[in-house]
Amino acid sequence: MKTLAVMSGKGGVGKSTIAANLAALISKEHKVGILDTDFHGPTIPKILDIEEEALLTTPDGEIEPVKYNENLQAVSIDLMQQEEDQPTIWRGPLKMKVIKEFSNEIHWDESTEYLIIDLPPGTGDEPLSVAQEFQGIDGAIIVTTPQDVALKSVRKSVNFAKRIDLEVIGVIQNMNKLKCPNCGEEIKIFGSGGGVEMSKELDIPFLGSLPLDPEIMQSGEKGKPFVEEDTKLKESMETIFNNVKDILGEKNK
Ligand SMILES: Nc1ncnc2c1ncn2[C@@H]1O[C@H](COP(=O)(O)OP(=O)(O)OP(=O)(O)O)[C@@H](O)[C@H]1O
Repeated sequence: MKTLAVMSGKGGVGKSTIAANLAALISKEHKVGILDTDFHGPTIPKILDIEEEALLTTPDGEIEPVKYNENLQAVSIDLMQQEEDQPTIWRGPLKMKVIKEFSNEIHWDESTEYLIIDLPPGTGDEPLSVAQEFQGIDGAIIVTTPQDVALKSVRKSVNFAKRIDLEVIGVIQNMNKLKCPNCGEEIKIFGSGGGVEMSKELDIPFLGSLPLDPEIMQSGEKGKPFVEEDTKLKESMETIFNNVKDILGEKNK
């Protein structure tokens, strides 16, 4: 099983949206699991429209993931039975316990080929614990937007990954441009090229980009991944996944 951690140096850059859509895309051809470890903003169940489901326990006491489709299984803090709309108010030790459980006690389908872990944003205790607890992560995918602040936080993420010996597979630039719905002009709201330049500067592969697109936001709201509905956006995710596969292939040579 190839395990990929999706991370970002700051919140709100589209990390969970990309993790969920990557998993949904992969599920068209492979068995895949997605693990949402974002304790305070678990959004994967909403993006996949499985919010009403709950995690069950197998007779052996393992966590039984929730199915999005035949090939995609999901586990999230949000699927642990809690009262709706209640914030997760857990202190560090309890979070550590759950992270440990997630790393050892999930009953993923035996033929699962990919595991996508949506890490909490930032470079603090939580992403650190997840990264350390999960042995054998094949690499990290860093999501950023072209803003300076976001790029600064990517540099931090790259250094964070290096410190804990987590290989960086590459960077995805999200919200790189907006197409005007009236005239079709492409507007680079957050500046241009930042992700590409930064990947050169930091010597990490550039995996691809996604536009700032109301379709993407709406797909998250209605719980239908955009790779199921929008051909162009699906192609962008395919480019990203092909680049990831190439890099993983190179690594294994
Ligand atoms: N390319 C995009 N175009 C339009 N909206 C987007 C795009 N990417 C993400 N969004 C929207 O931005 C919001 C934040 O996205 P998301 O929850 O994926 O970010 P995140 O980085 O995982 O945040 P956090 O880690 O802080 O929870 C969501 O409403 C999502 O639908």
